[in-house]
Amino acid sequence: MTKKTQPIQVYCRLKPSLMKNEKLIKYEIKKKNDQDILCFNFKKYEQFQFQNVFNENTTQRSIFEHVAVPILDKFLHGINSTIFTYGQTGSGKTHTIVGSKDDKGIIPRSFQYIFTKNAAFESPEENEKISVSYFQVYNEEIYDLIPLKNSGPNKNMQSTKRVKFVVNVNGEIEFKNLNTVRVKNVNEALELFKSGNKKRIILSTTMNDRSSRSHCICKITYLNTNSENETILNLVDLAGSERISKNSDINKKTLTESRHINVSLLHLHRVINTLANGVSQKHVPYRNSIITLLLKGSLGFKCATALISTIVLSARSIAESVSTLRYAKDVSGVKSIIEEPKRSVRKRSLKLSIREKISYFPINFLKNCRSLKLYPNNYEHNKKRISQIGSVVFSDIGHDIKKLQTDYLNIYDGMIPPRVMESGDRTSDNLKTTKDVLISANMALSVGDDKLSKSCQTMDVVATTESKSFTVIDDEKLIECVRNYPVLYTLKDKNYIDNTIKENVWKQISDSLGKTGQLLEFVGTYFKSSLSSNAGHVVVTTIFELEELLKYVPTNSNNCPITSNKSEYSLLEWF
Ligand SMILES: Nc1ncnc2c1ncn2[C@@H]1O[C@H](COP(=O)(O)OP(=O)(O)OP(=O)(O)O)[C@@H](O)[C@H]1O
Repeated sequence: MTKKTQPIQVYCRLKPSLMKNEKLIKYEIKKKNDQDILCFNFKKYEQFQFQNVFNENTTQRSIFEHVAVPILDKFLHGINSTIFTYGQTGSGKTHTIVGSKDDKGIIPRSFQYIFTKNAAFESPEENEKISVSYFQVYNEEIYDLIPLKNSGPNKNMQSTKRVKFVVNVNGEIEFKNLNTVRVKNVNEALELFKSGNKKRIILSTTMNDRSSRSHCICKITYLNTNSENETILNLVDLAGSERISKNSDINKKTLTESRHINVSLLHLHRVINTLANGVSQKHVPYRNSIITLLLKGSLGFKCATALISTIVLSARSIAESVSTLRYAKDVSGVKSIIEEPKRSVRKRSLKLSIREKISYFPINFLKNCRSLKLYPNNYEHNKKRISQIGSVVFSDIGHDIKKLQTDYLNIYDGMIPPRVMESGDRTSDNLKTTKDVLISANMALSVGDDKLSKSCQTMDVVATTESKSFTVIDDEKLIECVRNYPVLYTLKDKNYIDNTIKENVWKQISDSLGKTGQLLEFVGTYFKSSLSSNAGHVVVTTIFELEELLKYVPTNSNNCPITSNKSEYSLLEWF
């Protein structure tokens, strides 16, 4: 084990006010750059620093990739982990952690990621078990959100079981009757999560139509029964702090709920302050509320933790926003001591099994992939193999690329988007970057679409011949495009087959990023040409990467590139 001290990673997500006729914050709170927020308070600017500040246009997918993926990777390597949200009522905590059917948040995307990564191993072993429990803390009691058997879709509190627990000698909660369900695949996990959400206690308030009245924790446990190693991931949606007077028609029940929420958040703040001041664990006031007891292992302990603080950009919420920023600042002062396992047993066995199977592939690239050989002329064989596996990454395809992609598209009748990649003699770093991009894009894509979820159960490689170039076309819009036009950018002719399609795709991407098409196209073109001089023709287009790339391009106030002089950009440093 190697010990590492790491502060809690603190992020900030800004939300536009959704209320009509609401005065927006213009200068009181503003994003200075990707890490800093300036807050104008008492006639001076106070600066708050974050790991990342996400603006109003940042997508759920991007939040997931920036915040959750690094934490999930630690979890999968045996480190207990936690992600939680904090902010005033209506600021977007549930939106970020849970999301909606069409715009999924961190929990469903995490299930997808965990199972995608799990399936990437040669044979997910029987002794590795993933279990889920889901519960809420309401008025200082814990209630199970996983439905009791035969309870049906009843949404009221009677159908949720009160969870009994004791606080053990280490000051940790031990549950007596909490449902913990083993899930074998992503669909089982998502089903449980969906039914649990129906049981969450919510209320329509003036600040939020669907305000959470409880703190919710989705606990994912990964257990290796051989080593008896159990790793826990807590995904926490805290109830929102609220100013009680803002809620005009408040009744006694709601008042009690609000008090419990506010008091528990206050205790959480006290714990955080104490930890940030470096006081010994013995004197940290965890016992004052249920939520602090539950989060004991996640704060200032052997846990990788991230906080997303959520801020509404509305003038009426300025006081709460300042308080959230300060809360976040205190959290960033809390350090965790993480013990990193030296080497993962899973990785070792994976590497061995891959070596046995195919030795002619660059091993760095194959670390997390399985192999599959497709035969261009054996349609039935291909069809069977692809349908057994799901998603496919084409690798080392060379001149056969067109034929194979067409086969692949025919097999799926356009249902599953192809991940298209040609791989040649690349450095391991580039291959790793590509692999990571593909895995996250794979996962992000499938979260939003049932049809696609099958395709991300595994990540596979189709091996044929050797080639010298390397292409990833992996943005959902581009994939949509590739679905209709198997080769959007022809490597051979060094051109797009249809410029109108290309323009449209860029426009859609730029719209979704809130950037001008001109800027994005410029970045894409520059990126492509900067690499093609080194290694043939390269097109890497994912929204995630474009967002990264944009950081390196200076723009004027209209979001247009200031200059076209390539030497001024440090793009290659990033790659
Ligand atoms: N970043 C965002 N962009 C657009 N809409 C958002 C964003 N964040 C939240 N919303 C919307 O704002 C409303 C309130 O969000 P949400 O329920 O997530 O707030 P909350 O912080 O969980 O509130 P509470 O503490 O009251 O439960 C929802 O309709 C949600 O879809």
